[in-house]
Amino acid sequence: MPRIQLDYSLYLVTGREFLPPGKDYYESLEESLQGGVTLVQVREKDADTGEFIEVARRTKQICDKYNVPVLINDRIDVHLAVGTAGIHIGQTDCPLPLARTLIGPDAIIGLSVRNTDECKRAIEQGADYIGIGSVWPTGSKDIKGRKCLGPDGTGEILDLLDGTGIQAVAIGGIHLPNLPQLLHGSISPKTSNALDGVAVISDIVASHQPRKASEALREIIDSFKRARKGLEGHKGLFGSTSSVSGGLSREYLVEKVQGLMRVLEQETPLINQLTNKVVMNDSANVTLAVGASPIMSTNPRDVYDLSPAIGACLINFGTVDDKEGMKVAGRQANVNRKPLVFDPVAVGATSYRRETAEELLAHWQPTIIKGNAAEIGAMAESTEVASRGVDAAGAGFKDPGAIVRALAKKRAAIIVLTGPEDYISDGHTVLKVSNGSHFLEKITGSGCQAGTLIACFAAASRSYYLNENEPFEDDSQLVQGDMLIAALAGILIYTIASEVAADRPDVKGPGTFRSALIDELYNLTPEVVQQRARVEIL
Ligand SMILES: Cc1ncc(COP(=O)(O)OP(=O)(O)O)c(N)n1
Ligand SMILES: Cc1nc(C(=O)O)sc1CCOP(=O)(O)O
Repeated sequence: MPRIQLDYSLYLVTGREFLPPGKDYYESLEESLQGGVTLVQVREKDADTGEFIEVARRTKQICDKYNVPVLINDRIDVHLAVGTAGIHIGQTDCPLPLARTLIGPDAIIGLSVRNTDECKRAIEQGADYIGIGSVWPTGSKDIKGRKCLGPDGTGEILDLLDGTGIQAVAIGGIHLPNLPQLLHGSISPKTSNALDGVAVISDIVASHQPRKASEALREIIDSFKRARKGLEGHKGLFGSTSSVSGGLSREYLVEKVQGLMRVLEQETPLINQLTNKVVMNDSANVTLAVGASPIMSTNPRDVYDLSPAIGACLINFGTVDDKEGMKVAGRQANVNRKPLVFDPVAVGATSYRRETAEELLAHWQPTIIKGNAAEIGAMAESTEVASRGVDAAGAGFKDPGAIVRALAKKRAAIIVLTGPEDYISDGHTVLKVSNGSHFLEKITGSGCQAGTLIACFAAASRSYYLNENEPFEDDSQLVQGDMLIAALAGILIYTIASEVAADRPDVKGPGTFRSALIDELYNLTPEVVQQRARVEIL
């Protein structure tokens, strides 16, 4: 007989030591069940056996009222004594095959998994579900010396589970603000497998209002799951991008870009740009030139307050200032489901930059990552193109399309590789743009300005989607709107305007080109884009 199916959506792992002062454990538990917890694990690290059994027995009594199953952490004897649905064991606890013999065929066994090798063993040994962790740093368990997996490490493990029927939850450092990033960013790159739920201690247990905390987590998980259900059979990463993958043609793409140009002019979205000092003024000017409105706020409190009002956020860490502001801005962009463009300037040039990029990416999920060959090479951990500071490293890769496609899958983001030709991918489709003037290499910050324009068009694409659809009708993505088209629009508008500027008789060199570029961005019409766009679908 198959074992009972559990709902892993919101898995509460108990921890009496984390309760707020004065809060009763059983009261907190009951409130969290009312808020939508679907499964409970009793985890008692300091109780002796008698006390553990008593806590588990009363926990089960309360959970029974809500039809929520209970599992026991580590202790087979406590499970047997109380008659719970099963156990959760770690890598150094009772081996899984022995546990199965002891508890019988019907009980659930969950196993902690920290890497792909442990996952392969969990599959061989027949775990019912795995707990993947730690996703992020946590104060609830000593994980010293272990590398946190992040959403992408979680996704690599999820890949192995596809087709096995084994369920998966993630655990460790999961809180309301990073939950959307985790759910969306961990969709496995190869198979599109996704988490079945999340396990949390402190976000619920340490809350004064565990019911509200659980309700808020459940809402995000449920909407993610609803959207996944709607997408069953769809193997692409980005649901709405699939709208183009059918009859994809140059004409279709250009028409969409022209549409976004009109949206930008009509809506004037506010684009918050945490960017570097060298390019700040030019970035603000190109934003205005295409019809959006720039704001260059970096203070953590200010970016937090601004986030609901902006159309998109750009994080360009060129001079690596304002790291705290970047963390808050990116996370709030995720929370408010605003497009987030990441420009990891010279990321491969120093270990500090590499570590900072990883630290930021552990805090939020970018919608679009833009870089030159050296930067994209560093992000993809490719040694094919060595980083040489902020300047682009020539033509770059032998097969740029393969690099952007693979990195898009790995990071669950649109990737834009700039250079003599630009390549854009959502992990599925690869677009190549062959526009642009040689003068772009002669002015400072041309890559940064391209990033700014991508953010402007990402805001336009989101607005367009929300104007045309019920809010979150397609809830499969963290950000609504076609972000592949947005990235294409940013690149096309910038490179075509650069060609028009370079052709002007009054442009004599980089200085006059720089001013002319702003003018031509301002004057660019959809008709000129139609005439000049050199876009190929690879
Ligand atoms: C759902 C879930 N996942 C992982 C763990 C960690 O279990 P373990 O590795 O046994 O560590 P302890 O919880 O015993 O400290 C878990 N408990 N639940
Ligand atoms: C119990 C546990 N196991 C982990 C693992 O990585 O296996 S992390 C963890 C603690 C989870 O607590 P919080 O939700 O407060 O971060």
